[in-house]
Amino acid sequence: MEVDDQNGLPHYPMLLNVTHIDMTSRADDIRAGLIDTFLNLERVDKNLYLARHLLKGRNSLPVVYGGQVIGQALSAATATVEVGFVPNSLHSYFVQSGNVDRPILYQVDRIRDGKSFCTRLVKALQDGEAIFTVQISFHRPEADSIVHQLPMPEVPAPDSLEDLSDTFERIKKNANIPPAALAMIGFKQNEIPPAFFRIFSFRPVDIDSYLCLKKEDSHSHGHPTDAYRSYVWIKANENIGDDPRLHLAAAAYISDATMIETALRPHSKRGFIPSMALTLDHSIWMHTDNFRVDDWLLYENHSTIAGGGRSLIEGKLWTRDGRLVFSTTQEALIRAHKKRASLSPSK
Ligand SMILES: CCCCCCCCCCCCCCCC(=O)SCCNC(=O)CCNC(=O)[C@H](O)C(C)(C)COP(=O)(O)OP(=O)(O)OC[C@H]1O[C@@H](n2cnc3c(N)ncnc32)[C@H](O)[C@@H]1OP(=O)(O)O
Repeated sequence: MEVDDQNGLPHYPMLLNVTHIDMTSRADDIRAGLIDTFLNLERVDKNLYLARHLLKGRNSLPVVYGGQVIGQALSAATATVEVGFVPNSLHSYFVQSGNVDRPILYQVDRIRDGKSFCTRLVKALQDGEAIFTVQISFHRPEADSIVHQLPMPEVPAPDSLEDLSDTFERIKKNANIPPAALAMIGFKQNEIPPAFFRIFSFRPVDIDSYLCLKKEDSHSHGHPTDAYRSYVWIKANENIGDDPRLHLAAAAYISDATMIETALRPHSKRGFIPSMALTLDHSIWMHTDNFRVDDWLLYENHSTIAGGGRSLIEGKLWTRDGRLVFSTTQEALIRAHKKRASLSPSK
């Protein structure tokens, strides 16, 4: 077998074809689409897994959505640990944009197998180049020692809220939409991977604020909706089965969806539309695998700082009955359009 000098990896020329999951034709089988994407990675060699099934990325660029790479890398790493180990945390870097038209090869390094914990390092490659690295820790569930948890924020239940996809359609027909809100809706629709709305329902708790339809954030739901915080209910639109690995991968997938916009939203109200908005790194602490993505989950995001082209966002993923299942942190690159050089000659 021919070997690539730089990566020490065998060449697999037959692996170059990629299949887009056409969620339109599989709309009746979301579960199969998610299984193909996350659990049916092809094992091409010991420690090497290939993903040919990529959910299509955002409309504006053929860039792979970050959450997809996180979910697939998690599945590849899980395939190399003993049954009984459950992921407890991951820490990742997005080093280069992925191309949705190319397959992704996941190379797993078995850093250590302990009795209670295992550690894996996964490198995602396209055309022999790293696009992503992640270190993942697995833990064999053990008995409680100390026990505590923050209470879940009090927000309106998902049943009382409108789906974001319905809101988009309703609002576009309204002639009185402020220009900043229209620009933001256009931006979001370009950014949102088309498969999202077929697979998941998104119900923002404060839709007016979410879509920049009013100037100030309200305090109307009995919780302080401070400007840099957002709450979105998320749920897969169909039963996806009982395999906890699929629920973990799908939750990791959606955990990257709302963080950047939480940092952007207060600035969007003043008309800011970024020229670049990309996830740089993403960390997840999985407190349990005992939850379902096909039941409502509340994703709470809070951007604590932005400056110098970067912003930090924290997240908490709650079950409807108030259990904290994921804590997340992300740094994002958010750049402004470059100012055009003045056409008038300098004095
Ligand atoms: C509530 C319900 C919600 C429901 C629905 C949610 C919806 C909401 C959407 C969902 C989805 C969103 C959220 C996904 C967020 C990801 O998942 S993003 C995808 C994952 N992340 C990535 O792919 C990032 C990968 N990393 C990279 O691409 C590279 O490491 C970086 C960050 C670009 C840095 O690389 P570098 O080589 O150091 O490059 P750098 O010098 O920064 O230059 C890069 C380019 O930027 C250009 N550039 C520089 N400054 C600027 C500027 N101001 N403006 C423009 N371009 C510039 C440069 O010219 C250069 O261009 P080229 O010369 O390459 O053509």
